[in-house]
Amino acid sequence: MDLEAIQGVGSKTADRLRQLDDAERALEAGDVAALARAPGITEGTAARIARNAIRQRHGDTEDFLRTDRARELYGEALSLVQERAVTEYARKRLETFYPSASASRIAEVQAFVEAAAEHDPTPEVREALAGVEPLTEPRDLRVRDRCVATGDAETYARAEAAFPEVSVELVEDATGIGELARGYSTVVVLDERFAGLDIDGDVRVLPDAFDRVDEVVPERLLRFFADNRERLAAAATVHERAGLDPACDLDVLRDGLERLTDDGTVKGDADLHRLRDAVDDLDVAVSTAESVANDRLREAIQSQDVTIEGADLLSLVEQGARVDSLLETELADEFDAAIAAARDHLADALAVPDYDDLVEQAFVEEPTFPVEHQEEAVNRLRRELKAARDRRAATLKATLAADLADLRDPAGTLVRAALDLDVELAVARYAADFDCTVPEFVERDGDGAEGTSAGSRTASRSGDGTDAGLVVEGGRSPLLDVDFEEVDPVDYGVEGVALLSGVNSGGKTSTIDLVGLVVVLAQMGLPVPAERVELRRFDALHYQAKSQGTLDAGAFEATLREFGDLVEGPGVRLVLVDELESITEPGASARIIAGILESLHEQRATAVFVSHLAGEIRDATEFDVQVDGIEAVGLVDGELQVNRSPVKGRLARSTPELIVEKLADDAGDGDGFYRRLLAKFE
Ligand SMILES: Nc1ncnc2c1ncn2[C@@H]1O[C@H](COP(=O)(O)OP(=O)(O)OP(=O)(O)O)[C@@H](O)[C@H]1O
Repeated sequence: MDLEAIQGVGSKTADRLRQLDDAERALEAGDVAALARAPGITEGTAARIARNAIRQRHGDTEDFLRTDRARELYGEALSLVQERAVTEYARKRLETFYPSASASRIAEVQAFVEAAAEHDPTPEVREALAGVEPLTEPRDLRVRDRCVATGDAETYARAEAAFPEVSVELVEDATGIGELARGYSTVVVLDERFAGLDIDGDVRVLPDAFDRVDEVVPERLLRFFADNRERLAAAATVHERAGLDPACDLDVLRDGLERLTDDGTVKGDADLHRLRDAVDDLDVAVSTAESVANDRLREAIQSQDVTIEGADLLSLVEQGARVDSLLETELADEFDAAIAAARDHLADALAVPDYDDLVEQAFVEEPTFPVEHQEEAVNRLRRELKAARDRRAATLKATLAADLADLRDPAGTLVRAALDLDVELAVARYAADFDCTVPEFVERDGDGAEGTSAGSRTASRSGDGTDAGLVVEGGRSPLLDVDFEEVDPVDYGVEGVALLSGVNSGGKTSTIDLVGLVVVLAQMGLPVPAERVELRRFDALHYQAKSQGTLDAGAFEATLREFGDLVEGPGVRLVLVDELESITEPGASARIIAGILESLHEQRATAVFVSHLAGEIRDATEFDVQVDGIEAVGLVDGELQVNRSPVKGRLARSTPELIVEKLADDAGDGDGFYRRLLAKFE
């Protein structure tokens, strides 16, 4: 895969991505979490790269979102779904859903959404999902009881890369291996030529060790499973609760995980425990055994009347014999019994019958008082026990690693499936929470089997000869500042260019927000919060938010330039503009807006301009511009009652007009002051 062909991926980023095992899969799947594991790639960059890779795949080159408000609206649309994801992975992955101008991309996401709707996002599944995270690879693992040895410099370099967890040693001959065998519990020799040599210790000649990594360093696999135990268990539960088909036998996986301790060693083997305890307890057991012997002897000596003939005593003294000799002669039986007691104690305490011979040698039958252990024999016993312990542990690890090896890949699949389910459930919940429907796209020239690439499209007219724009029926924006249940459904349709008039706070901004949101969501491939939506597939969204007051000359000029670019730009565009008149004086604004509308009309863009000057703009516009209105149906207790759905072809009456009318009606003043004011509106 040519990574550098992806927009925004230079040679440096491509090198970083190549350090991942599965860059291609991650790009293909939009796996932002995996991409962000590449060194120096932040999650934001990873999401952008994943998006650009998808764009490239669908020939989606232009950026759909052309203004700050358009980008903001996308952020809000995305949040509606992201907030419903349980895992960070899904939230990141959802960032690869972007509003696209490509029919194939929209269709791809729509198919995903359709499959997502099959799943039921129950609280139980979501609870289990909370424990699922992408799997981690063990880092900084060191295995100190084993080394890999070779006599060949090239193999040495290869081994260093293949077995970073163990020490790799360069040896010249069998003697070198013998020395290593004294320092390490196990020596893995990589060269065939050392096979058959008789070397003391656990020396294994494995020329094919590079293909048997799990056997040489089972710790790597075991640590992988130990580190990921919780995530795997959670992913298994997700599969069960969601009724997903798992990538492996979950009972076998659970059983394997059960056999592991947190630090990746094997749990619950009696032999290993015994050997471990014996090594750990050896010093204490030896000194207790000494005490047992000495206590017995002390007691025996104390209770003994030693009768010794004068001649014997003399001869002993003359020979320079010490009192030990007395033990030999007079207390031989007691001494033997004491040594036997010490040995028994040690044997019982260590409980390693295979080593009883060595245990016995810890105490010799040489009469001394106090009795002392044989340092060298105890050291030897310690060495042997440690080696046996390590061998046993290594065997157990190798056996468990062999059992788990087949589960390594399915484990990855299992977790990915659970995480992907979270993405699907987030979409399903979003669709359910906002009563969404799948939008219908009106076909454009170039749509169809061959013509779906962005470049081949041209703006078209719908069957009835009008510019297809969009129709929203029963649309309810989840972005309003009222509870979703309280949102009044809005019907609104636009074909070509329209002005939207209406009373203050009637919902004009909310209406174009709804239109923008519906288009962004639809072109992301997502369902939309409405009863029915039909739209043409746009190439770009320009949404000009309301400016905060009159602009100075420079800012005004910049805004006009933006419109200059906009009316000259190519493609099928949706243009939403909120109260552009506020950028300069009302009279000038109306004329400027009229000119912009004329250009957009010629371009056959779809546009909605919210304005309090709709009447003036209409008068200044050379074509018959559509004016829609959000009307007040009345004033009740000073509160406007509004029909939130704009009425087509109607210039809405303004709030001041309504208030003057109310005053005129209330006063019943015939031709009086309020009537005169009211007449000014006619
Ligand atoms: N469909 C709706 N359902 C319920 N409430 C709505 C709806 N549309 C708008 N509102 C409420 O009306 C308020 C004002 O809406 P909005 O700002 O869109 O009006 P506006 O006509 O653009 O106002 P202005 O003329 O002051 O710019 C919103 O904050 C919201 O509380």
